[in-house]
Amino acid sequence: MTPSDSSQTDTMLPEPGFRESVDIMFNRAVKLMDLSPGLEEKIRVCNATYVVRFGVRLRGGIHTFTGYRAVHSEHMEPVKGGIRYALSVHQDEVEALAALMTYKCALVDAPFGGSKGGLCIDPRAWEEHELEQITRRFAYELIKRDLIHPAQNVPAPDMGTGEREMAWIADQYKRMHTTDINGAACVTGKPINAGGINGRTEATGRGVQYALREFFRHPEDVARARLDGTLAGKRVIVQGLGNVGYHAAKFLSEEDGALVTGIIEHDGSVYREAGLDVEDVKQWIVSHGGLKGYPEATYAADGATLLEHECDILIPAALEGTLHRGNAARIKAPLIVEAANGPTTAGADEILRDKGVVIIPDMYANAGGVTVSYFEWVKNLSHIRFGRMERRAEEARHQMLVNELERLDDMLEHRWSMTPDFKEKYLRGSDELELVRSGLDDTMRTAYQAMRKVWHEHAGVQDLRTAAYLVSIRKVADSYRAKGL
Ligand SMILES: NC(=O)c1ccc[n+]([C@@H]2O[C@H](COP(=O)([O-])OP(=O)(O)OC[C@H]3O[C@@H](n4cnc5c(N)ncnc54)[C@H](O)[C@@H]3O)[C@@H](O)[C@H]2O)c1
Repeated sequence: MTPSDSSQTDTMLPEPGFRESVDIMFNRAVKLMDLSPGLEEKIRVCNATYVVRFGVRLRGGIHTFTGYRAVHSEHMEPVKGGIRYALSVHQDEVEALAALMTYKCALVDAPFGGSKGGLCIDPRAWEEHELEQITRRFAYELIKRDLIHPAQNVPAPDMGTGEREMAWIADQYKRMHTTDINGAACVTGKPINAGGINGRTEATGRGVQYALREFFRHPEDVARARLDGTLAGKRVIVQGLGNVGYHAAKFLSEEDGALVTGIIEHDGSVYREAGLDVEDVKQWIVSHGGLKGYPEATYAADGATLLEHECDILIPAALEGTLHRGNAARIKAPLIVEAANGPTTAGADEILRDKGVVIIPDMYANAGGVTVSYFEWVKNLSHIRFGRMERRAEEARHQMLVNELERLDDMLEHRWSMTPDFKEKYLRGSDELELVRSGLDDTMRTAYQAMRKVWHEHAGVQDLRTAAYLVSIRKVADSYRAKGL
């Protein structure tokens, strides 16, 4: 069967939904493990989903909004996961995203269970002061049920939200728990002046860059994607120039010499064979509301077609279900990096794997966000600076630094803070950003290596996604076995 034949057949098959896709991928991995059916079921299911409908008095009338907070697994607490603002938010979506959070946190050893929230709203349709009212009301509903709480459930930004919304949520928590000294840790992704950490805003995009750098450190893996050499000169197409896509594209082009040849946004796409200036495109979007009219490249109103264009690396960084049975056979990129959550349906995943496309899966590729959120949460709870502001530590303060480092290492459960690189930087008096980057880089390297070991060594594992599921499900299962259900 030729690729076009198979695409015709595949488009006739029903496309699994997001939640179903995650379950299919989970099932594929557990088949290769020896979990008891009971434990397998316990890990797969979503523990609980809270649905709230609340009214806000706006523009002379009462507007009712629907919000969700899904808790997928509490094998570790707090549970962690972003809050999304989009009209497409629904229960199936938040539950799928919460499940991915469980596996993602386990994969990168962030000691959290998985959760996710969403509000069914078009954030662009409301003024800032209205959004603040809506966000505070939604937060109030979740806080009063401990669905936002430093020890139980800690949200972060996702599509349609950012540090502004996180600051409102943190402030709302403070107003409702005035004596909780750990209140700032109830949410991550806050602005620096509200208890945030340097490097969180760009962390997910930075993580995508570090993931790709680590991939290209393994020529054997690069060859599996029918590529060679380094990131320099590789042609990249990015879908979504929001928080994640913008930072990933910017860092890869400015720091690794990759050529961002195509950018897809909600209103179309732009393409330039010689490479686009990511910052310039971003500024155009900010001032014009979209890509249309961007003068330095070829514009097309139908953005999705560019997904199928020739390139070396395709980075979907917008929505779920972008790569589906209808277009998978026509995708030309040999390497896909899932910066978004769930951009590949289970149907497309199979077609792409059969074509020999290498996919760096979402639960690993976009784990930079939750990794740095973990640093922020630890910083808030420890009440010490994460790193030092002065460049050089004085001799007399050396012992204090050693003590601080040991305390930090305890807080981080001896994960990476005692790695030689981190230790050296800490004692030297590195600033917070340097430490965050070092910890993130170390995390992305370690998780990739765990994943690739299973990919290469486990008979029956054909792809990085199944390997990632195997690594994380094992950890969640061990945790349930050790602690009880
Ligand atoms: N923000 C984080 O820290 C984080 C962490 C992990 C994963 N993610 C995932 O990354 C993805 C993007 O999140 P984000 O925070 O960058 O969101 P964002 O809201 O900042 O950006 C999303 C971008 O996608 C664009 N977009 C919307 N519809 C589109 C379409 N049909 N085609 C092309 N572009 C479209 C939007 O205009 C926007 O620029 C989501 O899947 C999210 O779950 C985000």
